[in-house]
Amino acid sequence: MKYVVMLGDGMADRPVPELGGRTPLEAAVKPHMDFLAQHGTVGMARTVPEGMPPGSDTANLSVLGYDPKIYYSGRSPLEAVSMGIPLAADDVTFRCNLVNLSEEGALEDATMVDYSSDEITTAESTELIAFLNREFHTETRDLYPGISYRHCLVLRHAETGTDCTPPHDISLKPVRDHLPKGRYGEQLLDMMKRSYALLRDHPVNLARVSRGLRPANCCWFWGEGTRPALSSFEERFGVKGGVISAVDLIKGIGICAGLKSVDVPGATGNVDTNFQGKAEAAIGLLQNGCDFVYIHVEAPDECGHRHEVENKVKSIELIDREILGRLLPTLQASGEDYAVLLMPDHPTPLSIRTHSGDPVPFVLYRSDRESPLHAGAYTEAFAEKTGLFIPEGHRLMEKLLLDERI
Ligand SMILES: O=C(O)[C@@H](CO)OP(=O)(O)O
Repeated sequence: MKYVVMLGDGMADRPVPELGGRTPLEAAVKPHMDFLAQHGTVGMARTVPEGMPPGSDTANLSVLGYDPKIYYSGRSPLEAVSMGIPLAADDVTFRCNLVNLSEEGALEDATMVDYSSDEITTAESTELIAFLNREFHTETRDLYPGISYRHCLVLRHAETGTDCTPPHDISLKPVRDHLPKGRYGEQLLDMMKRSYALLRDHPVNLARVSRGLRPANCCWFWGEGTRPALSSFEERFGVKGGVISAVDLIKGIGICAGLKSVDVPGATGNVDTNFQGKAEAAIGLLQNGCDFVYIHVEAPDECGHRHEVENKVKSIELIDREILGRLLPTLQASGEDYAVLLMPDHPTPLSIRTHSGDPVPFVLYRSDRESPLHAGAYTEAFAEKTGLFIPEGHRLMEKLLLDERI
């Protein structure tokens, strides 16, 4: 038996006026997703436990079968693992975004224009992070470059207790009420203020402005955490597997769970990602010793944060055509039975431009049996209508891999 999780990050939504009151899942042409819904078990699952932050960290941990209430130790350390940063038990990490703030004079008066600085390239951001680290490095403090706008700050011999705000939660809002507070609030704010003064005239940013792109004029800390400890996925579920994702968060969760993480050339984390390459990488894993593959596509989430309605629909259609459209016929042709769990981690509604912790629609399809809880199509409304609700989303993995009854 082969097992696939097809995860469209932030894919679920609410009715969108620009789509005539439909959700992106309702508007998208997605015959393969609908086929799975018409023959599989369809329902709703809560992936973000009540009272926890609705992030891709908590939600993807759930989908992979790890109860966030037990295993969640913050977002940035999961990314740090993927970035190869060695972490000690008393290290505290933060995500460091290179963001674009409006240039108002004092940082407190600025607005969060773009949490991604127009998706700054990795080559540019690596140079900016190296520049900032020369300013900020101390015996107990270092910045490490990651991908595009996503980087990491490590504080050594430190403790948790700093309150920060994810920058994608405050798009187009004044930053004043969202600056770091608590244990290292002042230290982080001081670095942010210095970066705001230092970065605007950096040659990388001057070149970006001359190309009509937003400068990455400030660093922004959030996503505090400490070294994660996940139990082995293979020991829990008895299968070898891999994860395929563009982003360090999902790669890090996979690595911490003992899964293989495959890098796909051209995987960007956006609607221009290499969908076909992800399908081919998944097929490669399944044909070479893995029975389980977790395919993560970041694009619908990014489109939700940016309020890109058409691109959100398009990214769902591309997941359907380029990934499921290649994977399902290959699995079918292999003659071996297979199961597919299709779902988002959390909704990223276009109307609020950030995540919600609402339950998400899922399909659990098995090639060896029809389910009475099938639906007409894969949409939020059809999934609600079946009446099936899984209150603890991390239990879905047991239903997929251990064939527990729903
Ligand atoms: O990586 C990030 O900074 C965020 C925003 O893109 O990702 P996600 O919304 O999946 O948490």
